[in-house]
Amino acid sequence: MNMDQLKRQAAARALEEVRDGMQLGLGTGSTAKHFVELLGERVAAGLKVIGVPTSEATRADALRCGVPLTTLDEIDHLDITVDGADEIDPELNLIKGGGGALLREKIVAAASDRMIVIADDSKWVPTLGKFPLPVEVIPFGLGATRRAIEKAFAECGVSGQMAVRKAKDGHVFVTDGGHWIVDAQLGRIVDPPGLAKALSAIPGVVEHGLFIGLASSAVLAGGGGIRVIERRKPKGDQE
Ligand SMILES: O=C(CO)[C@H](O)[C@H](O)COP(=O)(O)O
Repeated sequence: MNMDQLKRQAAARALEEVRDGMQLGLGTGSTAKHFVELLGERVAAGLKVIGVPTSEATRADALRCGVPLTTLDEIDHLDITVDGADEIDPELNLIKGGGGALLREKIVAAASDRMIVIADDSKWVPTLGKFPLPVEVIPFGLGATRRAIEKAFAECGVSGQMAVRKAKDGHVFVTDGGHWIVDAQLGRIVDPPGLAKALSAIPGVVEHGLFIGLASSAVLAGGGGIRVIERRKPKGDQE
């Protein structure tokens, strides 16, 4: 089974949790796209749900697949968000933002009763950090923000090269919110909650790709089948 088939399997397993009448957060990326497509098939067959997309790309996919959409201004909570991840550790801390949608993804995940992470099992790691950590920044004063980020890294016992993300056409990648992303090659993040807190305190940082205490479960598809890992601590508990 190839990687794409594994991603679809994980998406199909998450879809089993969806019930009639649910309000859903719709993630971004190649794995989340499978979920939106499979959800669209269920909607065509009569399932009544409404979704909030985490990016303009997912909005377009959902509309193409016939999934009705709303916003977090029109509804006050979401039952489940289903989203992918770039790395998942045994505490269900995540690195997200490889697709550049981390800000909306985090807002939507935080507004959800449950976040189900779907992935092929190559995303499962003992320690976060091999995947470059995305930090979404305001372009104004970027030099000062980068220095503050480096200081936060040093205080949290990590270091590594930082690079402003480029789009395929060579221009700076601009997020749906109009911001830039700095990707940091940290290798090994020893204290993800501590680093998350330090980055969140920097004025020019809009958001970062560490998702701490947000995922309720992870559905991992691999050669040996599907594993569902449930979070042991309550949602939002970072200790
Ligand atoms: O965080 C994300 C987008 O911002 C994605 O969920 C993450 O990059 C995983 O993507 P894929 O399912 O394509 O591997």
